[in-house]
Amino acid sequence: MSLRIAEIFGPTIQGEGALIGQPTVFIRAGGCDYRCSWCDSLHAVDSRYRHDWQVMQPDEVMDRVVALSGGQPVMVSISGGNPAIQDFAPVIAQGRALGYRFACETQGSVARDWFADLDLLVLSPKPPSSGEQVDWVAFDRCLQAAGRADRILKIVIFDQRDLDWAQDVAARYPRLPLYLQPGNPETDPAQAVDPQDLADRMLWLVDQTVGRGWLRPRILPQLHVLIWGNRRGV
Ligand SMILES: C[S@@+](CC[C@H](N)C(=O)[O-])C[C@H]1O[C@@H](n2cnc3c(N)ncnc32)[C@H](O)[C@@H]1O
Ligand SMILES: Nc1nc2[nH]cc(C(=O)O)c2c(=O)[nH]1
Ligand code: SF4
Ligand SMILES: [Mg+2]
Repeated sequence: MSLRIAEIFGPTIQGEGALIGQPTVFIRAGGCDYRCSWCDSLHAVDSRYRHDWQVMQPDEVMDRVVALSGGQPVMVSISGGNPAIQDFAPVIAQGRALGYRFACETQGSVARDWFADLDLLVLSPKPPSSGEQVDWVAFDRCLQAAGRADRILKIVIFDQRDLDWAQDVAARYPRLPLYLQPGNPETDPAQAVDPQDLADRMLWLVDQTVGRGWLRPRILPQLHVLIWGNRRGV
């Protein structure tokens, strides 16, 4: 089965969540069933960009990952778009045979059997500011499909309403590691980010969580955005 791929890049460092700082190659799948108002990867979502996506076979995808990593079996993050609308099982099988490890980033709207072949499933349910609505039945199916793979929740926070929502979600999943990351309001790759604004958002989020006695979540900025801004392919 062929795959629609928006980009394959790296090695870079994982900029978000549990594996932050780890050398990683990214496979960004083309196409998404959501349209988050603040999506920072529209070039992998909006069908206006589909002519830039490449149709690739699984072995071509893995060949590219091997070439980029010089054959060193690093962590591979399958992101998008929503990679769960496609079949990444053959890519993961080929990569694992070579010693590569796999994480996947998804919003949790579509469950796949291949989630169980991952090392880490990053589930990122979308808060009210995104304009999307979570289907919790589908979300719970994603959690179950992960089998014995590690799973984390990573929630983007723009405002107080998102934070209240994240607290409710956290209560629903008391045993899952929880990561919060401040939203980046500037998602145009042609525009510079405002580092002071990002720092202020991080500070606000720490104040509103740790500062008020909510000590469960880990709070992390998007490290790659601090380093490279909104540049693509990093
Ligand atoms: C582009 S998404 C692709 C994977 C999947 N569709 C999802 O949303 O989880 C990768 C991660 O970037 C986060 N993200 C997207 N836009 C963002 C923004 N403007 N600020 C902070 N995080 C953002 C998403 O919430 C998700 O955790
Ligand atoms: N360095 C880096 N870290 C990331 N973590 C999650 C990303 C994503 O867009 O899924 C991402 C990305 O695009 N670049
Ligand atoms: S689900 Fe992810 S890729 Fe899709 S629109 Fe939202 S942030 Fe963008
Ligand atoms: Mg990103």
